[in-house]
Amino acid sequence: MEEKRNGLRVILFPLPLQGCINPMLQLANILHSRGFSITVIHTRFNAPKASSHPLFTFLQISDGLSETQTKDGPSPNVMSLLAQINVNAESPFRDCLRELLLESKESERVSCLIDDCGWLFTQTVAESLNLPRLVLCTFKATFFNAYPSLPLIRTKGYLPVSDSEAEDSVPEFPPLQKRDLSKVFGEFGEKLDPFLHAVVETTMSSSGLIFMSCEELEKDSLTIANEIFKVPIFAIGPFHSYFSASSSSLFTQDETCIPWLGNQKDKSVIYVSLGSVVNITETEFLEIACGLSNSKQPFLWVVRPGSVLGAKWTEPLSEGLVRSLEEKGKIVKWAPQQEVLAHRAIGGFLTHNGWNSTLESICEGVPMICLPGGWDQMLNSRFVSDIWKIGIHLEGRIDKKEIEKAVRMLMEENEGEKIRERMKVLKDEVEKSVKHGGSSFQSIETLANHILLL
Ligand SMILES: Cc1cn([C@H]2C[C@H](O)[C@@H](COP(=O)(O)OP(=O)(O)O[C@H]3O[C@H](CO)[C@@H](O)[C@H](O)[C@H]3O)O2)c(=O)[nH]c1=O
Ligand SMILES: C[C@@H](CO)CCNc1ncnc2nc[nH]c12
Repeated sequence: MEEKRNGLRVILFPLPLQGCINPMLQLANILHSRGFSITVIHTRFNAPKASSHPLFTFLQISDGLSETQTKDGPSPNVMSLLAQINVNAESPFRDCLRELLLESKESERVSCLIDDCGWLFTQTVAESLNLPRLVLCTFKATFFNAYPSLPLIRTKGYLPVSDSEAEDSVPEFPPLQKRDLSKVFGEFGEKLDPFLHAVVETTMSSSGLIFMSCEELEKDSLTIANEIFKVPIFAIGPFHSYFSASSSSLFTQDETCIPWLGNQKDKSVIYVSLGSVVNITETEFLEIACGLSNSKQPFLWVVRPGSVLGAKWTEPLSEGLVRSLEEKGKIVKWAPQQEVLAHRAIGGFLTHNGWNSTLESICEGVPMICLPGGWDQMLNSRFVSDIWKIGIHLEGRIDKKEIEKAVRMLMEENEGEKIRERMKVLKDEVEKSVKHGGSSFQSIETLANHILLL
C-alpha cells in the first residue's frame, strides 16, 4: 500500500562505506513511510543498488577515484579514502544539488538535505543554495561528543602508554582506557585535527543532528551532544529495528548460512565478523582460525575477500586446518548478518564492534566477544564489556588460546550466563524504545515534524 505523500522531498547523501550506507538507506525508508519522497545522491564508489530500492530516486556523481583504487586488493584505508573523496566529490555534488533544486516542482518542494557527519563540504554547499541541512551521525553519541576534544587528548602526553597506566581510564573520555588511544588515532595523528574541526563546525551550523541510538543506551551523551553542538538532537533508535539493512548490502549475501544454522542446536553457534573495513594480518587470521577450531564450538565466520592482508581470500589456511574447520564451522564471504544474529542457533558474536554490528547484536540479544580494529570501535567495545557488561573484551590479544578461552567462557561457562542475563535486560529496554510510545519512536515523530517546518 502506498502511504500518504506529504508533498515534500528529502535529499540524502550517504558516505560511501557499508557502515554508513545502511543507516542512510534505512533512514530513507523511515522518512518515506512518513510521507516524504526520497532522492539519494551517491558516489560511483560503493554505489548502492538502485534496483533494491524502487521507491527512491538515485543520482550518481563522480568521485574522481580510479577503478584500480577501488577494485579488488585490500580494502582501502578508510581515513585516506574519506579525505580524498571529500575533495573530489565537492564540485560534482554542488552541480548535482543545484540542478535538483532548479528542477524541483511547486508540488514537491525539496525540504532539506540529510548527509553523513563525515562529509565536510555539504553544509557550505547547502547554505549557498539556501537549503537546510541535517546531519546523520552513525557513531555512538559518546564518540561524536569527543570530536572537539580529540586533538587535545592526543597532545596530553598519554602516548606512549606504560604498562602500569594501560588500564587507567582516560579522564577526558571515559570509559576509554589509555591503552585504547593509539588505535583511536591510528597513524593519522595531527592530520586528523582539521577534519575533526570541520565536522564540529559544520554540525554546529546545521539544522539538526540525527543519531542511530536511543536514551536507553546513552541518555547523558545525548543531552551532552545537544550542549556541545547546540542543534536539535534526534535519537531515533537502532534503524534496523524499523527496516532491515540487507537491501542496502553492497555484496551478495551467502544465503546458505540460514539452512546451515538450521542444523545447529539452539544458542550453540558463534558468529564471527569484523565488518566491512577492518583488515587483519595473515598471522592474526591463522590465530583466529586455530582458536575457533580448538574451541570445539560451531561457528559461522565471515571472511571478506581482501580482508586478510596479502591474501585474496582464505588461501593462507592449510588443507589440514580447512578440514578441521569444516567439521564444526562454515566460512562465507558475506552473510545476511541481521538474519544470522536473529537466528535461534546463534549464541555469541565475535565482533569488531562497528556501531551497526553492536546495535544489531544488542537488538537480537546476542552477547559479544570484542575485537575492535580502531576509531569508534574502541569506545563501543568498552561500553559492551565495561559498562553494559554484555561481552568479553579480547584486549587486542589475537591469540588462539585467548580466543578459545573467550569463546568457551561466553558460550558455556557460568560467567557467560551472567553476561547473557544482562544482555536480555538491555535488549528488552531498547526494544521498548522503538515501539509505539517509546522514546525513539517519539523522536521519529519529532524529526518528521521538524523537517515539515524547515
Ligand atoms: C561483514 C558483514 C557486514 N554486514 C553489515 C552489518 C552492518 O550493518 C554493516 C557493517 O557496519 P558496522 O558493523 O558498523 O561496521 P563497519 O563496516 O566497520 O562500519 C564503519 O562505520 C561504522 C558506522 O559509522 C563505524 O562504527 C565503524 O567503526 C566503521 O568501520 O554491514 C552484513 O550484513 N554482512 C556481513 O557479512
Ligand atoms: C580506523 C578504522 C578502523 O578500522 C575505522 C575508521 N572508520 C571511520 N573513520 C572515519 N569516519 C568514519 N565513518 C564511518 N566509519 C569511519
